[in-house]
Amino acid sequence: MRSAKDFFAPLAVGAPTPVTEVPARPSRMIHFFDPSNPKMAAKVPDMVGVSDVLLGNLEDAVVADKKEAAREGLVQIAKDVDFGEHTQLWTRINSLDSPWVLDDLTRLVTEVGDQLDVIMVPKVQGPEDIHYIDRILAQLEAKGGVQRPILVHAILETARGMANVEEIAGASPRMQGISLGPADLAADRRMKTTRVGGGHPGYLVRQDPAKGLDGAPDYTGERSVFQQDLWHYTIARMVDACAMHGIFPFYGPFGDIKDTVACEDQFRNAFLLGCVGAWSLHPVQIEIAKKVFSPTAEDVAHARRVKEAMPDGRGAVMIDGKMEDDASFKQCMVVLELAERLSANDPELATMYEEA
Ligand SMILES: CC(C)(COP(=O)(O)OP(=O)(O)OC[C@H]1O[C@@H](n2cnc3c(N)ncnc32)[C@H](O)[C@@H]1OP(=O)(O)O)[C@@H](O)C(=O)NCCC(=O)NCCSC(=O)C[C@](C)(O)C(=O)O
Ligand SMILES: [Mg+2]
Repeated sequence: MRSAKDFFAPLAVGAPTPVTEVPARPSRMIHFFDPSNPKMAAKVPDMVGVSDVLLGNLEDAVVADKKEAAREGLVQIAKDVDFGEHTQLWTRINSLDSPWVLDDLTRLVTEVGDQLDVIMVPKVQGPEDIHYIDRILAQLEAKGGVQRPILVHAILETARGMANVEEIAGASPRMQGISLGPADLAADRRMKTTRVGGGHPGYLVRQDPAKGLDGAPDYTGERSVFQQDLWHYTIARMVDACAMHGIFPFYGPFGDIKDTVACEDQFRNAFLLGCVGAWSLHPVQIEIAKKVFSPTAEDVAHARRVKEAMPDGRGAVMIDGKMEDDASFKQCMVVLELAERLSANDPELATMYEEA
């Protein structure tokens, strides 16, 4: 373990000083594109200002013989496209045990390090993986003359990573956030779902049987079933680990692109539990994430009323028959601060909240 006083010292001579607080930039959707796919790459400039984060994916979903083309495609995009103030450029590098990762890091950081906001690291197993990335990034930042530290985002997609999630979240001042990787995590845990995120009709709770005429349970009657959320425990634990270390939790991908309704439900569950965003795999999911991860006008209006009723956040008042106090004031401040941050980037939302 590093001494607390050294935690914020650069890990290589000439590397930029680590951040003491992770910038809370709007990141409602992390939109994935394959930089080796010319059709997708061509769409990137038009998605600036539409998606909060654009992520050039180099790992899974990019076939082995396209790994170099994806890396070089991303270098070109980072050089050619102006991402402006409101859209961040991220990448997902190949896994640390792959033959590509060293070149991914070396090429990207030394060539376009100042354009990259966050590097997403897949299949993180423990804090030792983050320590490795932390040091090599510092060395490469120094070599490439990068001016500000590149932040790191871990994907939670192994049972070991899950067991170490708190240590991963706190492993480096570069840690920006963590995403759920439901497909790899399901495989690693030997879960029996073949879906990429989302629920499963088999994971349910069934209503008790009604009583028959003789007072005994009637096992033949109709009984309602309630589908449960397979990911509840994982997301809740990830949220706690992130909140504890001042970094941001994200729901990951929802693979059923056509089921926009269930996608919205899964995103909203994650939002309500504390996540700040989700992945978008297809342009259609950008709007879903934007809708879900922006507080509603009603919530903002309510939060404002509570703030007006308790300007210093102390005491207890009744609003619409409900008790509000110091704690619910803090809940309202979470909503207001998020609304304010998002409004600064999004004039449409700003107007909606003003009129709320
Ligand atoms: C699902 C797919 C195959 C459907 O692709 P499609 O071409 O069949 O879809 P479409 O509806 O026909 O596409 C319409 C148009 O949109 C374009 N398009 C389509 N998608 C995108 C995109 N993302 N960005 C920009 N443009 C996109 C597409 O090229 C096409 O352009 P066109 O009108 O000019 O012909 C495609 O959307 C895709 O490849 N998406 C990204 C997949 C990906 O990145 N997967 C990896 C992340 S999930 C993961 O890794 C798991 C995890 C965390 O690791 C773990 O749980 O373990
Ligand atoms: Mg994965």
